[in-house]
Amino acid sequence: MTRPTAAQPDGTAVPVVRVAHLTKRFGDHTALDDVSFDLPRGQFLAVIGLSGSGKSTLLRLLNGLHTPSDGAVEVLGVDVVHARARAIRHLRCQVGFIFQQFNLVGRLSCMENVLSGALGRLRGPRLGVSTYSKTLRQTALDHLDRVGLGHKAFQRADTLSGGEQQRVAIARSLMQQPQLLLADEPVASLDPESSGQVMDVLRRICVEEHLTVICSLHQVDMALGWAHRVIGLRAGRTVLDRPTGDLTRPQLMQVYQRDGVPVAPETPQPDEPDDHGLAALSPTPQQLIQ
Ligand SMILES: Nc1ncnc2c1ncn2[C@@H]1O[C@H](COP(=O)(O)OP(=O)(O)OP(=O)(O)O)[C@@H](O)[C@H]1O
Repeated sequence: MTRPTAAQPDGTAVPVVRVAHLTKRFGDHTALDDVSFDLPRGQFLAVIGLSGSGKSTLLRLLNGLHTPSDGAVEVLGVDVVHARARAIRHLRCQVGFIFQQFNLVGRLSCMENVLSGALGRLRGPRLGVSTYSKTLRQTALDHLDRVGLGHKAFQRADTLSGGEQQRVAIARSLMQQPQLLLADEPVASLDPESSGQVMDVLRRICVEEHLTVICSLHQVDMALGWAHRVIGLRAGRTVLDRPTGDLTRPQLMQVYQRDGVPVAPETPQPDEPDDHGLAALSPTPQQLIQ
């Protein structure tokens, strides 16, 4: 899959995300305060910070779910603040969003959940795998294979473990053919092993497809281990913006302060493992594609 890169008048590539003096206030509370950064194509950015530091607010501003109080947001060359509703809808088709709680339809198969990622590009509703074209069914299977779950394509989504469900959610967002993937604490409810698998998938997609990824995280080691760059937010302000290559854990821990006092980052509690272990439903994926 190749992704177009627009060029600026000087020939350099347009950043996928361009944020300038971005501020978001809720009443008299400032959730995001004068944040600025550019993000080139193919970069994996981790956004870290204590609970309430503004990570989700930043992600929601990037796909137009919040309107800024001040400042500018440009995503894929679109001015998110001033664009018409139609342009925002089109932009959202190009921006995948991964949630902490996966947001799959539990009673549907993994395959059908993944196929639903293509709905934004299709006309009319779809009910059942067979109502999608053979090409789309093959693409969905390919994405499930890429996240290591091709063999579970026809298993009900709610019979998968949390980590597997998150990988299905990633496969679903790939059906959108996104140019930007926003992941809001995608591993917060997972155990360390599943978290590593999800981060592996995100990093691999980023590198192989030159897809830009912004991932909010509570786990500092995940940020250091998987991201190209880390932005640290404290009380809505950027207090760190560095490539991970020249970043040490103690430097990173400086993000975790409240009123000048060091605070340990929250340790997310993994969900109970879901081991229903139900066998995949017949027929086989390839039979259904034929
Ligand atoms: N819709 C809203 N209305 C009022 N206040 C809000 C709203 N959304 C966020 N806030 C406030 O803005 C601040 C930043 O919230 P945000 O959810 O961005 O933090 P976060 O870093 O993502 O936190 P967490 O890690 O717990 O998810 C918080 O104080 C929060 O209470």
